[in-house]
Amino acid sequence: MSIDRLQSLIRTRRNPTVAGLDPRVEYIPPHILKKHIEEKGETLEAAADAFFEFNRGLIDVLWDVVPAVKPQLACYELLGPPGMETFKKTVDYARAAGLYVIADGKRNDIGSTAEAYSQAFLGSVRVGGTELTPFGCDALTVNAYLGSDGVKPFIRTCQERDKAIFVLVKTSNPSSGELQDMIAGDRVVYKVVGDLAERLGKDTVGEYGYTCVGAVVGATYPSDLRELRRRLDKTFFLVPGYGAQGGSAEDVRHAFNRFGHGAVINSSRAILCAWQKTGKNGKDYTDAAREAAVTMKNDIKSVMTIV
Ligand SMILES: O=c1ccn([C@@H]2O[C@H](COP(=O)(O)O)[C@@H](O)[C@H]2O)c(=O)[nH]1
Repeated sequence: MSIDRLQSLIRTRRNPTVAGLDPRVEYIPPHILKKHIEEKGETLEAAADAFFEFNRGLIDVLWDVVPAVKPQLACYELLGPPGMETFKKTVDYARAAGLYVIADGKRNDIGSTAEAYSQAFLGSVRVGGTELTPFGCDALTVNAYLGSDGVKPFIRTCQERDKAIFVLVKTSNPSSGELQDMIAGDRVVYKVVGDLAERLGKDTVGEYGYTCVGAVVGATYPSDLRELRRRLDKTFFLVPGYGAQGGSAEDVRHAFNRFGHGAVINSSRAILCAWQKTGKNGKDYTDAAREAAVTMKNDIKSVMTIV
C-alpha cells in the first residue's frame, strides 16, 4: 500500500520529513541560470532546463536523507509546457532515486473531471490499445471542497494503482481560519473535512493502520494539529508550514502517534534556498540543501522517536 511504502521509507531513513521541490527563477543559483540562458536565451525553455538541473542536484544529495519529495505544481505550470516537461522529468528522476513523490497540485472538480486529474497524476490513459502514464506520481494533494463525489475518483485510482491522496483539511496559511474554522452544525469545518477524509478511506487501511486518504494539516496551527491527530487515527498527515512559515519541531510533535508514525513534515524554501544564506555564490547549493535537510531531520527527531 502506498502509505505503507512512505512509512517504511521514513523508518529506513529515520526521518519523517519531505523536501519540497518548489523552484522559482530567483532560487536558482546564478551559474545554473546563466548556463541555460546562454544555451536557449531568456526563454521559458531556459528556465525550465535550469529548474531541472537544480532539482537533479538536490535529488542527488537528498535521496539518502529524506524519504520523499513534494514538487509544487504551480512552480512548473508557471513556465508553461517546458515547465510541465521539467515536472515530469523531476518526478521520474526522484522515483528512480527511490524517493516517494507527492505532487502538490490541490486538484479537484466534478466527478468526471476529478477522474481525469486522478488519471493524469496517479493513473494512466488509454490511447488506442496502449495504456500510457502521464506523470506517475505516488501521491497527490486534493481539495475536497466539492464533496465526496469529487474525491471518490481519486480513491478508485489509488486502489487500482496503489497510490495515495492528501486532502486539504487545515491549511497552514494565515487566513485558513476564515472558512476552515467556521462552525458547521456541531463541528468546525476543518473537522468535517477531516472526518470525511477518514470515512472515505475506511476500506483502504494498510499494514501501518493508515488509509490511502491522507490529510494536509498545517504546522502553523499546532493545537488543531494535535486535536486532529487524536480524532483521525487512521489518517496519515502531510504537514507543511515548518521552517519558512514559522512552524517549529515543537509545533509538529503531536502530528505523530506514540510510535512516531503517521505524519511527514514538509519544508521547501528552507532547503531550496539554504545556499542564499551561506554568503557564497550558489556553487555550494547542494551542500547547503543537504545540511538544511539534515538539520531539519535532527530538529524533528529531537522531539519524537520513530519505532
Ligand atoms: O496548507 C498548506 C498546503 C500546502 N502548502 C505547500 O507546502 C509548501 C510549503 O513551502 P515552504 O517553503 O516550506 O513554506 C508549498 O509548496 C506550499 O504550497 C502549504 O504551505 N500549506
